[in-house]
Amino acid sequence: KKLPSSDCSLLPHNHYWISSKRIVTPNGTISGAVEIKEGRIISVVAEENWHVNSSFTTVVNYGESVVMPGFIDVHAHLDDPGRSEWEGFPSGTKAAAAGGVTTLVDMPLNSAPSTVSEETLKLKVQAAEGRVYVDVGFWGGLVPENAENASSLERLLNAGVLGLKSFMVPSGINDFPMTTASHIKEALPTLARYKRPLLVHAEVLLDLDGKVELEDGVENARSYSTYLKTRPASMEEAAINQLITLSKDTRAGGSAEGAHLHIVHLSDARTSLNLIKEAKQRGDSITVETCPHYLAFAAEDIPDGDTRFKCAPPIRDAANKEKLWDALLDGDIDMLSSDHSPSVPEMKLLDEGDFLKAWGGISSLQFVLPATWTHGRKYGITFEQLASWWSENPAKLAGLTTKGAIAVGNQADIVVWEPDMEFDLDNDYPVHIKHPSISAYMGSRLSGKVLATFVRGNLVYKEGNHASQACALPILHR
Ligand SMILES: NC(=O)NC(NC(N)=O)C(=O)[O-]
Ligand SMILES: [Zn+2]
Ligand SMILES: [Zn+2]
Repeated sequence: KKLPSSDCSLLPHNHYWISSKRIVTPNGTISGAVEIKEGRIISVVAEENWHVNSSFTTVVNYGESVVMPGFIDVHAHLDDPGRSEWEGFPSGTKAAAAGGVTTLVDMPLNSAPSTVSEETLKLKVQAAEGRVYVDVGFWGGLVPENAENASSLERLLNAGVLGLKSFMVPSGINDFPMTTASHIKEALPTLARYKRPLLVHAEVLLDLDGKVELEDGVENARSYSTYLKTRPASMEEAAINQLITLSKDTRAGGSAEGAHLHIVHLSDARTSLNLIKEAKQRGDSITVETCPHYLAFAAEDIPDGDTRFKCAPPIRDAANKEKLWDALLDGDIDMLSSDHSPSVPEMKLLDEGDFLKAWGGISSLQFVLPATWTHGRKYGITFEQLASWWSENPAKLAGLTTKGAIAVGNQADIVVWEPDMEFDLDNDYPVHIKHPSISAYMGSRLSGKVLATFVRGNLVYKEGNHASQACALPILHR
C-alpha cells in the first residue's frame, strides 16, 4: 500500500474529507461529504447526517463546485513508446488530469511498436511506469496475425490488456493492419472465454468510383466537403451491418456468449444508429460511443484548409449532429470518449491545408469535459448524465469494477469543477497536450472549468498545477 507523499499529491493526507453542495453519486446529486482514506472512498454522507469535528480532521470544502467521479476516457492514443514526439505518457496524462480525466485506456496503435502481443504490451507498461499522472489501462490490437493464432491472442489477453481493438479499414499505421469480419468472427470465442470486449473502428472501404471526382482539380483538397465525400456515412453503415451479423453470437446461449462488441467513435447518426439499436433490442451484447467533436462541430462550419478538424469517420453535417445529441439523450449512445489522436504539427499540413493528405485525428484530451458541457447544456444535460457517459458506462466497458462512481469502496478518482466558469482557449491558456496548435478547440470559448482532480486519493491537479511526481498506475486486467 503506497501512502501518498507530498510528491504524489498536492494534498498529502492519508485521511480527509471533501465536502460540497453538489456531489454526484449513483443515487443522485447530494449536498454532503465524501470521506477518503488510503486512496479509497470510505463513506459518502448527506449534509444532515454529517458530523465531523473539522478542527481535528482535514476537510476540503468546495462550496457549490461540482464533485463528480473522474472521467474515464476509453479511447486515447498516447503514442508512447516509439512516437512520443506525437504525445507521450507524461504530457498526455498531465492533460488528462487538467481536464478531469482520472483514467484512460490507451489505444494499441500509433505507438511503435503497436500493442499486438505480450511482448509489445510489456513495452507499453514499462513506458508508463512512473510516468503517468492518471491511471492508464491498455487495449491490445486484434490484427490478422493474432486473429488467426488463438495462442498468441491468449498470451496477449493473459498479459493484461483490458480488451482488444481492431480496424475494418486501413489504420494508417503499417504494423496495425486491418481485420475483416471473418477475423473478428474467429476471435470472438476467445474473447468470450476471457469475458473481454472488442472495440471496432467501424468503417469499410466501398467502391466509390465515379461518386467522388478528385482528379484534375475538379474538387479542391482544401475544401472540407471534398474530404467528407471520400468517407460517406455508407462506409460506417456497411461496417456496422457486418458487425451486427457477428454480434448475434454474443447473445445468451450464443457461441460467443460473454464476448462484447463496442463500436468506437460513431459519427453517422442515421442508418448506423438504427442498426445498433435493433441489435441491442434483440439482446446482442453491443455498445457504442461517440466523441465530443461530433457533438460540438458541424461540417458546414469547418473552414477551408483547417485540417485540425480532419478525423475518421469525419465530422458530418449539422443535422447529423442534432441526431447524435438526440441519440445520446435517449440512451441509444452509451458513452463518450475523446479519441484524442494527435500527431506532430507537420503532419497536419496546416500551411497547405490539404484535407486529403493531412493526418487524421482530433486533439482534445484536456477539453472533453468543458466541450461536452458547453455544447450539452444547450440540450439541458444533467450532471448525472455526464457521469453515466463519462464514468459509469466507460468503467463497465473496461471492466474497472472499483472506478466510475463516487461510492463506498471505490478508488477515490474525483473531479471538482465549476460549471459556470468560462474561459478562452487562447495562447495564454495552460494547455498540456504536447501540440496545442493542432487542437480543433483552440480559439474557442468554453464553460466548465476543472479546479481539482484526484486519482486514488492523490490530488494530482489543482488550478493549473500538477503534483511534482507521476504516481498513478498502469492498470492490467486481473
Ligand atoms: N491511427 C489513428 O489514430 N486513427 C484514428 N484516427 C482518427 N480517428 O481520425 C482513429 O482512431 O481511427
Ligand atoms: Zn478509429
Ligand atoms: Zn482512435
